[in-house]
Amino acid sequence: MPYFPEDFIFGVATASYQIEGAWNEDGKGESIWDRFAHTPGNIQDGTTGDVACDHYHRFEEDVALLKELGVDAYRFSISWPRIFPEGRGRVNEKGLDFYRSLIGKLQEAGIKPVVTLYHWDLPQKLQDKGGWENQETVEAFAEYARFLFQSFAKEVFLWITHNEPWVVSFVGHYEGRHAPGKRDFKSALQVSRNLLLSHGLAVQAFREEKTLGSIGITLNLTPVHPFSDSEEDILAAKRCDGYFNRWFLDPLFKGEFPEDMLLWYEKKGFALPQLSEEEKSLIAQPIDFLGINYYFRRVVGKGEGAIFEVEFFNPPQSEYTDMGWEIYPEGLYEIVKRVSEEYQPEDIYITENGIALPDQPDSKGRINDQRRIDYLRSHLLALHRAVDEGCPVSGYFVWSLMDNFEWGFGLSKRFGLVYVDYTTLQRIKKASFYWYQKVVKSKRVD
Ligand SMILES: N=[N+]=NCCCCNC(=O)[C@@H]1[C@H]2[C@H](O)[C@@H](O)[C@H](O)[C@@H](CO)[C@@H]12
Repeated sequence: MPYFPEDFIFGVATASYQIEGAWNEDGKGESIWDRFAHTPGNIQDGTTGDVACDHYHRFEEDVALLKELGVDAYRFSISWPRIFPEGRGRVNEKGLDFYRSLIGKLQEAGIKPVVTLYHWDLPQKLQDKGGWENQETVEAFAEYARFLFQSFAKEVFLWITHNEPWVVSFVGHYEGRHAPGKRDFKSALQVSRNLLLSHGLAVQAFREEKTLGSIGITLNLTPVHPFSDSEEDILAAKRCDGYFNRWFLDPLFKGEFPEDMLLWYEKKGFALPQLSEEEKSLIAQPIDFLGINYYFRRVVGKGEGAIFEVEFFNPPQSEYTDMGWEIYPEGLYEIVKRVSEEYQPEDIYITENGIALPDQPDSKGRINDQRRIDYLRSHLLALHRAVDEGCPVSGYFVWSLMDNFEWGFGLSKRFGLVYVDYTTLQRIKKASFYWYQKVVKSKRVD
């Protein structure tokens, strides 16, 4: 029966724009996700994060749920425009008070706060001046980070600079499915460079401010398997591994963008993001942990795709989630092993892992999400194998505490251990809530 170490951290994760609501309350400034969701056609079900789970007004009830769940830690993000409505300069004290109250309630409940500085909700005022393509945003992020380190110098267990810079760069600036909805690969490359620089400046500020706790960054990492063992499919998989994984892992841990990807982009005619030696050292300065968000693997082969010349495959024998993602637990073991061996991070936290299901209450108002229990169990067993083989993993966070606003899909995708009825905002604990409660208490997966 696999037991996790006694000091292993079990938690759950959320993000500000996805749960808080109160999009324009108490002095909060507009974010790029407010603007994107208010723009018709961007959100599949036509909903917005204006109310979402109304966590801004219900956070005490939600902390009580966390306490009942018994988690060691709770990962949430701070909404930058709630603190600095214009992105920098004037502080919105009521916004700061909200997070002070939330962190205070977590401490009372004996739950470690884990704070993500940036989970995609950039102040719109900064986007109006170019957003992450603009050096000013890099500087503004460093100021925002330093202000939070000073405001919460002793209370936070883990600080995460960025959540999934790959998604911010390429889904937001190339695929266009996320805010700000750009479709320009050159912009995406420039954004990825600036996100990394802003990460480096934030880590530097964290060290200078002598903030307690640990600091790291969270990447969404996906094993990439070739569809066949043909040379061209293997090369296609290597290109995708570079695009999805090594593009951020290499600068953060090796101080360079991956050479094969730079050559590929140059061959495709894209201006390459430039880094001075000093900027490379800033980005690759030591961090205390790497956060990994794991959901699925990718299976690719040679294709005609514009930039990468790849084709994606969905193995027919696999099961898929409500997001259309393959259920592939071994991928969590694979990615932890690979990262541990190839990049030697100081420590690893699985900062997100979870499954979207079409959850609905039964005639008695219960939600028997057995498929979510099976998903979480299989992934925790895969993670346990990596831990057992000596990989430095110190914690695991389920995405998500509760159903919430799933970006371009709106409120239609449910990832929560807790169901949210969006008409009444009632929270209903699912079967997986009680299953995870036992895992957290026993540190054992059965
Ligand atoms: N091509 N493509 N890929 C799409 C992006 C990769 C997979 N999605 C994620 O990692 C996001 C992460 C996010 O932190 C959270 O805010 C989201 O709610 C979850 C669920 O979606 C996951």
